[in-house]
Amino acid sequence: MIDIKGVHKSFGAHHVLQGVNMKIAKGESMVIIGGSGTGKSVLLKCILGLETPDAGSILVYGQEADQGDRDAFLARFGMLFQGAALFDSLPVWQNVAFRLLRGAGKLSKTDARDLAVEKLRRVGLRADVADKFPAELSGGMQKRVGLARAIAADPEIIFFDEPTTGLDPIMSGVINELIREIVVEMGATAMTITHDMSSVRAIADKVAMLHDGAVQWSGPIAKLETSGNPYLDQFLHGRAEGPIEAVR
Ligand SMILES: Nc1ncnc2c1ncn2[C@@H]1O[C@H](COP(=O)(O)OP(=O)(O)OP(=O)(O)O)[C@@H](O)[C@H]1O
Repeated sequence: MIDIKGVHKSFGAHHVLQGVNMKIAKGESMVIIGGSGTGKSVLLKCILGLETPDAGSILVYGQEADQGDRDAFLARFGMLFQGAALFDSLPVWQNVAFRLLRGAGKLSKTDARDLAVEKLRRVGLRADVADKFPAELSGGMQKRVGLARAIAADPEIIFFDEPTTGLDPIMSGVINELIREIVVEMGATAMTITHDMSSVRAIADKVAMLHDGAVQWSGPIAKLETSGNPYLDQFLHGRAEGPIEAVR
């Protein structure tokens, strides 16, 4: 379980997180929504221990996020970054197997390549994609490769940062469904940041809305439309009027 309690984080006079509380159960898919600049990425970095909160605590399966063996801690996570973030100079299979080719438990090249091909197949890509370079692939295929990389080491926890950015609605739907299927199949705990409401509906078990440095609403996906929460309603319906200022 990921347990976030009273997390504060400021940059100078800019108080980005001002008491964030959130619990994500094992195997649950939590989607975090909120306007630009509300601190979603900062929260994610705090969970990964890449930023240290000024106050509060974050426990990942009982372990403090910014303490202990960093490599072992990070090995538990898979990440799909915005824009897939592939290494242009490496063929697809080496992108997928990036972590498996390094570190203490590294695999042989042959085993790593076999595993990469298997993961590529899982995300709907044929084996011949393995030897191509990222620049030769469409945006949707690059996302699939990013997803294959995120699941390559069978992580317990997967983060999806804006998984559908830059994709057309149909490809977004395909990627959302794939994410959902894979998360369920792996029994992984998932945390997704997105502005895309179709992702929220496809991926989430639970939703948390971040605004003014805190979680303004959180609940199961089934309650999204009937929450009666003015922040959530304004966000869902894209209204300029409401408690969220349109100029930020
Ligand atoms: N290292 C940093 N130094 C100073 N300010 C920072 C730093 N990291 C983030 N911020 C500020 O914190 C605020 C929240 O940023 P963050 O990237 O978490 O927003 P976000 O909710 O993920 O936005 P978006 O949806 O646009 O990606 C922003 O105003 C940003 O400028």
